[in-house]
Amino acid sequence: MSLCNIIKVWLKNKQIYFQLINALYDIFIAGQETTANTIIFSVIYALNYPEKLKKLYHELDKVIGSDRRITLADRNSLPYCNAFIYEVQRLVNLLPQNLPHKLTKDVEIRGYKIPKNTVILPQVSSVLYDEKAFPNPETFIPERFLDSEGQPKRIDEFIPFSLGKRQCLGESLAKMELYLIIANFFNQYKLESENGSLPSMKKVPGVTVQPHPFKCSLKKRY
Ligand code: HEM
Repeated sequence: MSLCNIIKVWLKNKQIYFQLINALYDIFIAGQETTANTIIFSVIYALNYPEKLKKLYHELDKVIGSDRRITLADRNSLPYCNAFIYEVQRLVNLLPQNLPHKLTKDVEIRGYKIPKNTVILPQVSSVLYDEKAFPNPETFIPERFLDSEGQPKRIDEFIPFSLGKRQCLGESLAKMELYLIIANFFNQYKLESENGSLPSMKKVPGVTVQPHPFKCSLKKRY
């Protein structure tokens, strides 16, 4: 092989190497703060809505009833827990601006002409806080994701991971993490506010929203 060909192969591999580094960096950045902040907001909402927390404990006591590890096999038996997590995700509206996308062709929406190559920022927030789909959208109401029998109710407007070809790559992983961590955390610990002071539900703006620091007390339930 000539030196020229060796350099060509090396450059090609180097490009693949950089692509791999960038892909791993994307997954690390996109996958860390997103789930962590959602989990912290589940604690904040639970403390601010003690009657919803009580319902969550009630279901965990009825269905699990011990300190055993909750697994994916329990998921369908915990509809309130799932609804609780969905409502945390809806209300926290973690990526209020979504990510920028560039149009690959001219588009017309409701009479507005948007030319090819325009960078747009889809607004998932406008859907997650849509009053028609989610009445009283500023309030934490897990029951909106349950039917009259207490079974899961699908709401098409629930799109915290966005839609389309560029929707969240980590959706399945994130859903699994949120369920396993939140279900096990609340099953293991009794959560109480410290000295009766409730954590702020206000969000610190950023690419993903951040919680304000707070204190609370945790006691083992078993
Ligand atoms: C609660 C957790 C999460 C939420 C709410 C969330 C939400 C989102 C949203 C709204 C987008 C933008 C989609 C768009 O622009 O249309 C996105 C993109 C992305 N997410 Fe997530 N995400 C979460 C967790 C994760 C995890 C755990 C990973 C990976 C381990 C991940 C990887 C990505 C990647 C790579 C993209 C960019 C996809 C692309 O541009 O093609 N996310 N996510």
